Amino acid sequence: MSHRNSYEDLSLKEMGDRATTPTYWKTEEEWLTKHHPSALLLNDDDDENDGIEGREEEEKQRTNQNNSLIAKLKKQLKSEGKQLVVFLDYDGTLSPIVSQPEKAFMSEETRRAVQTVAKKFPTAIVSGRAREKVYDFVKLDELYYAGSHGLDIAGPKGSPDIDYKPCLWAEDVMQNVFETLKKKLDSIKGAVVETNVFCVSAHYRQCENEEDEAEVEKAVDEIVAQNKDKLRKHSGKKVWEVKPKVDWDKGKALSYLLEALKLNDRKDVISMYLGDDVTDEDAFEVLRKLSDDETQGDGVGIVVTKVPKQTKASYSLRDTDEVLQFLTKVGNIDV
Ligand SMILES: O=P(O)(O)OC[C@H]1O[C@H](O[C@H]2O[C@H](CO)[C@@H](O)[C@H](O)[C@H]2O)[C@H](O)[C@@H](O)[C@@H]1O
Repeated sequence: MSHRNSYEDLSLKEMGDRATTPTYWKTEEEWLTKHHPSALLLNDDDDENDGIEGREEEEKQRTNQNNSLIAKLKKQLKSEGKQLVVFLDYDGTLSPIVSQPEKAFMSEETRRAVQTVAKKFPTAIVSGRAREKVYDFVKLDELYYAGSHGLDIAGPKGSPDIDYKPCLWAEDVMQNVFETLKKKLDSIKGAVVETNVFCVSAHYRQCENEEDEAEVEKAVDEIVAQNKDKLRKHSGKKVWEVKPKVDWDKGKALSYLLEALKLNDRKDVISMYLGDDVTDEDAFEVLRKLSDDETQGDGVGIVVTKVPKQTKASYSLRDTDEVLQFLTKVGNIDV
């Protein structure tokens, strides 16, 4: 049985005006000052912090903040009987960024840490990759998977309760996009076109010069312009993502999963999301709204980044090694 809840298929009719791109926010500092003062570190590019001492201090505060988060979670889950649900991005979060997309393997240690977390708390992978492709990397049957930036959602292997593809029409459209882009970029050394079933990625990480990088973007722009009612372009880490022009993103996928798991509209639920890229900001925004709403549970957004950047997340981890350490601590929480 497909799980539908209040969500419906996103038809062509619903596209256009409702299509969104991530918006950046003006009241960032205001919000952080009120809710997560220590996260202000991520947005602080004052010269004062440029010295080694400033950076060491920042690091200390960041570590303290993450330790406090673990201590708070222990209390909330054990003494206050709250429930945790964990959402994890894949590339750049569970696996390090590498030049060849097909070689972005996660370590056995990380796999075990994710498995331990999933044994205690509902856990989902939310990825830009096709759902089956990301499953082939993660190889854990007990997880929920939202592939194609949330356009293909399924429950753990063997449980048919959740099976939601909000934009079925995009499969054929994206197959055409994939074939067209492949032909167009065939002669560009280093350009890699990847199908993710409901989206297509045009990678330029391995291009040898800026001209070739520009050719990749030009080819993407042309195809999006020719299909402007159906397609939109997004940027990622040295990649252009072609997606269907619908009002759906990783944040919507997170909300869908919470509802499907009957964990929405509950003050006793803590929703946590770890991610490193622009598309993850939509999920951080949903979590921020949850935290702001007194009738809802807590939302904990954790951005994975080595450099300070503007984000809607409240916490940060530097890299996939820190993600592993953090997930190990979450998995060790005694519930
Ligand atoms: O949502 P994610 O799971 O983070 O997926 C986003 C894209 O990730 C992959 O590309 C990125 O990682 C590659 C491997 O490290 C790297 O080579 C590339 O430059 C990055 O952009 C994936 O290949 C894309 O399809 C995903 O959409």
